[in-house]
Amino acid sequence: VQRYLERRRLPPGVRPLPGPWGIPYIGRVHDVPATAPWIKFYEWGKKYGPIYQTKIFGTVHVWISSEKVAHELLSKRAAIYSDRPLIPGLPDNRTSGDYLALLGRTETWKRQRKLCNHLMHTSSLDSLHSYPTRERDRFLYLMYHDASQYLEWIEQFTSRTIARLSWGTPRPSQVLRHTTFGLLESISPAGALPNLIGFLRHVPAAISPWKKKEGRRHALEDRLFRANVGFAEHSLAKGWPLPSFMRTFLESKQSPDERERTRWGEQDEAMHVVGLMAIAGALTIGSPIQSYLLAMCHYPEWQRRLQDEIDGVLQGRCPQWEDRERLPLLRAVVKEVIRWRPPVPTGIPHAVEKNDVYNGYFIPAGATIHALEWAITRDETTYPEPETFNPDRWLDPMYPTYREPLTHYPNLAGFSQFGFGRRTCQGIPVVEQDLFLTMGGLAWAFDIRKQRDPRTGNEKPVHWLDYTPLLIAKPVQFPFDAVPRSDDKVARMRAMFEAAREAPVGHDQDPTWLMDISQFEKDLGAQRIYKDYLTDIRCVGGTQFWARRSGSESVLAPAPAPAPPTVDEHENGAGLPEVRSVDF
Ligand code: HEM
Repeated sequence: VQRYLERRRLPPGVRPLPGPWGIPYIGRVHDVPATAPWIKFYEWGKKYGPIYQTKIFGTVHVWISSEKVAHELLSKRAAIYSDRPLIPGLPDNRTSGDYLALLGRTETWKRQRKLCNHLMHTSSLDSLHSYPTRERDRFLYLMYHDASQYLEWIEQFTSRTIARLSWGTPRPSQVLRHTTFGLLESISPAGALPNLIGFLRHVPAAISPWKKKEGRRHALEDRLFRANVGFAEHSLAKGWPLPSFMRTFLESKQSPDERERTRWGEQDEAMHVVGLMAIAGALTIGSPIQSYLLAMCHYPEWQRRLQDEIDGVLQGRCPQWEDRERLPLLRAVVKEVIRWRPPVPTGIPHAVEKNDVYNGYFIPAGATIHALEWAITRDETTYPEPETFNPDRWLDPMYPTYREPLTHYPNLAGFSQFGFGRRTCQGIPVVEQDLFLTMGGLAWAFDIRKQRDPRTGNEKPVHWLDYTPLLIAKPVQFPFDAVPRSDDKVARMRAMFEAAREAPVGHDQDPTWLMDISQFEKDLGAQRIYKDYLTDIRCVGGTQFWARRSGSESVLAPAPAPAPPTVDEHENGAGLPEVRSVDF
């Protein structure tokens, strides 16, 4: 009956998209599992074809499992397929201008996208100011120090790198992680409940737990971003050499050329664009780094081949960004990790603005369109034996994905995993460099391998596909050993770590920022390495310092320094108790 009624409502000569039929209004929501829902959508794709629809609480969702179909709709018909749907957990997402990636197809989005492009392009021309390399060197040494904390070190690497790129300082990274993870919950279908049960968004703010939580998170994020812009302004005024996306914008405001001064819009808007870039970087890049470790546990033969390439070409040196032309296998591993375990498996949905017909199928205006990245990477015509991790598919002419010249390909530009049409990802230069350096550094420094049970001598199991359920999926923690490949490598890692440390600029030059860390070192029983991350310790309420080491949290009191000035307001987290639980 449902199917009949649906057909009668359609214009003549068109059919409804195939798809599973469900309970009226509710649809098939009960069938969508809480963990790895993308696998269910992929299985439905195998049953109903490369484009099908589901209805969930009255909204039509169109699922695309083929790269070709995704291009035909999202790229070729981009004029009507470039909008974003409303997110019930963040109901002003289409209009507020706070998050470029979630904005509707508005004039604000167009302006912000241009600015984002300009900031990214300017920084890439300068090879991202060497920030990713310095943070990678810090990361490797932390991994050597205690690989069981790998989740923490990876999150620190990604958030510190993007914080430096965004504002010229790694200090906001811990609070950034906190506000960003909260945002991910607010926008993920498996996060805030209104995203599943849409009408809950109408619950008044005074009694909605989701709105209250999101409101608090947003307020903290706003303070964080304003303080960071303040820091960028302050460092520019003082002449500190701290390039960043924000600095590029601020410098354009000082240009003698009137056109340049007005070209990139208002500072408040730039604050949000840079903030969104920081959010995107902090959220996503950890996923493929973790998946690399997982892949190496399951595919030791690829690790050996990668090490052979690095050792052969670089003669014992750790990979640097300038070596990329000569390391095609490393680039292939980067790309294959992303294909094997897509970081955004359901994609970021588009919305269609007008009724459309595709191959005789009707797609209604307002439908939510998902390029199902998980399914696209499992299309056997493009990726034979898709479940197998096989970097050769990018290097051997017998595979359909092979491209020459190998000094340039494989690379991430245009890869389906970064979306389609006018909404494609704008962060690829950062992703490419971060992943090349971390995966190359890990392969150079360590043998990643499964742990053995000391009693039985048997390998401890490592899961194959246990991923977190939010929009950005990451492998659930698993045990592994990271064995340094030689004493020489350990000595080099130490030297790289030392060299990567800050020359004192910024806060450290200003006496009001100096504090005596010797007591903290004693309390932490710190080795030298902790000096570095003591720079991340935050002052709570002006009297206490919080620190966290190896999973334990300690309060260190009293603080010798005066209350921090506003440019660093985000570091004290005052007024928002949950900030205290952020690591360190
Ligand atoms: C592994 C890392 C990343 C992955 C897999 C990824 C993937 C994606 C995907 C799938 C989209 C949606 C495309 C679409 O709607 O068709 C997107 C959008 C976007 N990404 Fe990324 N991304 C990553 C990292 C980054 C980074 C580091 C940045 C910035 C520094 C960034 C900035 C953006 C922006 C600004 C958009 C929104 C574009 C728009 O809506 O117009 N991304 N990304």
